[in-house]
Amino acid sequence: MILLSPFFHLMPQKDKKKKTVQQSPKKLVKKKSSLKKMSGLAFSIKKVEDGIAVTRGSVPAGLGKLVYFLDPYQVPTRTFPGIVMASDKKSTIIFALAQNYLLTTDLLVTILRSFNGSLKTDFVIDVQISRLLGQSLDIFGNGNFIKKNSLKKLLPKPQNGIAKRVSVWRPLITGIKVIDCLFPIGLGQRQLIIGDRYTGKTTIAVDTILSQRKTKMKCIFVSIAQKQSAVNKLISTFKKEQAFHYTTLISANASDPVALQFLAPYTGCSLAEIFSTLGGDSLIVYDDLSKHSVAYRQMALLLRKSPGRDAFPSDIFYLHSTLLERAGQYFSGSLTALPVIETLGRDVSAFIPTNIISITDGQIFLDSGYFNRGILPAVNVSLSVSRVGSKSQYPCLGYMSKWIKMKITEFRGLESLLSFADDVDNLTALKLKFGLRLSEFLCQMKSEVCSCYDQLLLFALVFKGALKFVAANKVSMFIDFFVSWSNEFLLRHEISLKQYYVSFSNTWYFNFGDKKFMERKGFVNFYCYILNLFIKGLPK
Ligand SMILES: Nc1ncnc2c1ncn2[C@@H]1O[C@H](COP(=O)(O)OP(=O)(O)OP(=O)(O)O)[C@@H](O)[C@H]1O
Repeated sequence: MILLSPFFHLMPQKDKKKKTVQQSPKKLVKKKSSLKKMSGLAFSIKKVEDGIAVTRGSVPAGLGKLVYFLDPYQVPTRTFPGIVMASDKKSTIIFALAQNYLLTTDLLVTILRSFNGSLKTDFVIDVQISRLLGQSLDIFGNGNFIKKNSLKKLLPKPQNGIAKRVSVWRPLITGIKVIDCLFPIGLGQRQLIIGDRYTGKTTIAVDTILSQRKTKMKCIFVSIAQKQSAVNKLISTFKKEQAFHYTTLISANASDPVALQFLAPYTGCSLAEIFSTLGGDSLIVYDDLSKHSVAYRQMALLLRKSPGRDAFPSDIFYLHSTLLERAGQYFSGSLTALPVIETLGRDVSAFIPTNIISITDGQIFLDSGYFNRGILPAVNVSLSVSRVGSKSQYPCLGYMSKWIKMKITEFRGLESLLSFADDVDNLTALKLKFGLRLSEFLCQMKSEVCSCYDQLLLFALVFKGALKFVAANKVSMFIDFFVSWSNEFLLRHEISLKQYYVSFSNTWYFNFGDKKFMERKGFVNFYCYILNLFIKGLPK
């Protein structure tokens, strides 16, 4: 049986094993020739604990590199990978990238060699681009498809330098009114979605992906430490809403080893980089990075690394910044990142939330109080911000957004007076009345994404004061009615205007430097024309 094994020559013979242990690791690292020799040898395992293997002798692979575990007594031989997390002169500590029960002291640790003779120690994702979308993949890019002419991409990788980047200038339409108007996101931006448990964080990320249906955006959803049932639900939502053909789902579930959960965002980011370097736009959602930090903390504690604040290791900031810095607007394409963070008891000043807030270009804070009162999406207007997105917003929408933001912030401040509405002065009563309608107007159910065109019309309508004519409980009915009315109107009478709009939005990207472009072409006049027509028809 043993003789049949192709890895028999790797088995530790009694005298060879001693030799392995006695070799000086310094010499091994210095001399490439000796490295080659070592790669032909296997290292036995001294101790196995919690998915970690401690080898006898130092494995000549750097920190964070890939090694393989193999069972010499199994025919055909099966291997599974591991990640080197610590090393000294006498031993190397390796995390298994497989279920813990597969790891035993009978296994051997080896380094594989590629065809050109170099050592295969880097994490490489092996994917076929044409079959990449519409797949649910594991962290090595293994889905339910055959890999042929595959493309290899490194997982942890340095970020692109500043010379390759340009500033954010194109808008990403999320399809969510409150975000697109008040906290606009630009392509290449990193916008954090933060909030307590069960406040609609995933829903915002999923809706953003759904509203890319008519664009050429490639989307990647990285699900970290979620239940398999939640991942299945996501897949069925994407399929139902016809969004799976431009989406890839990378998942490392809660039942998977922590090392897999730790590597999942890197796989997602590498895939997104493939799309953006090919000249397209890609969007990546990390759901969620607080579970990623917990996985890394678990790994660090098992490695006896000295714990810092909240028991997280000191390099956790570095870990997230290197990941999120890979997003940006490049000459070739863009990579937009939407990391998700879960807070405890609305505490945004905890260690991980503050880290990610300082790395990203803005945050959307979801409030459990609003969620419980049925204000969906539960965006807290005063704690949310978008630092670079306004540069990419349509000037017309940007102009209206300042006014809407002022009105809604004012209303949130006065909201507590709603129960004494009869006792307040006239001005406050008016503000409360309008704020209540505006708050209703900004509410939106999940999967009901609103196109950029409809949003522009709706906001212009609010700006022109149309909400005065509508009761607060009829605002959603009014929105549905207006959207269908305006679309029908344009189709019936002014088809050329819609075509004009479409050609305008296509040429918009090429006129980004010209802020007056919109006004000069008479766009505001066009909205006013339609709105006047509509408002005239409303009851007084
Ligand atoms: N705008 C919305 N309209 C209708 N339902 C919504 C909306 N936003 C969220 N929900 C509902 O709220 C629930 C929680 O949403 P979601 O799973 O997105 O929250 P989460 O913060 O990601 O949760 P978790 O912390 O468990 O990951 C879901 O049942 C979802 O359907």
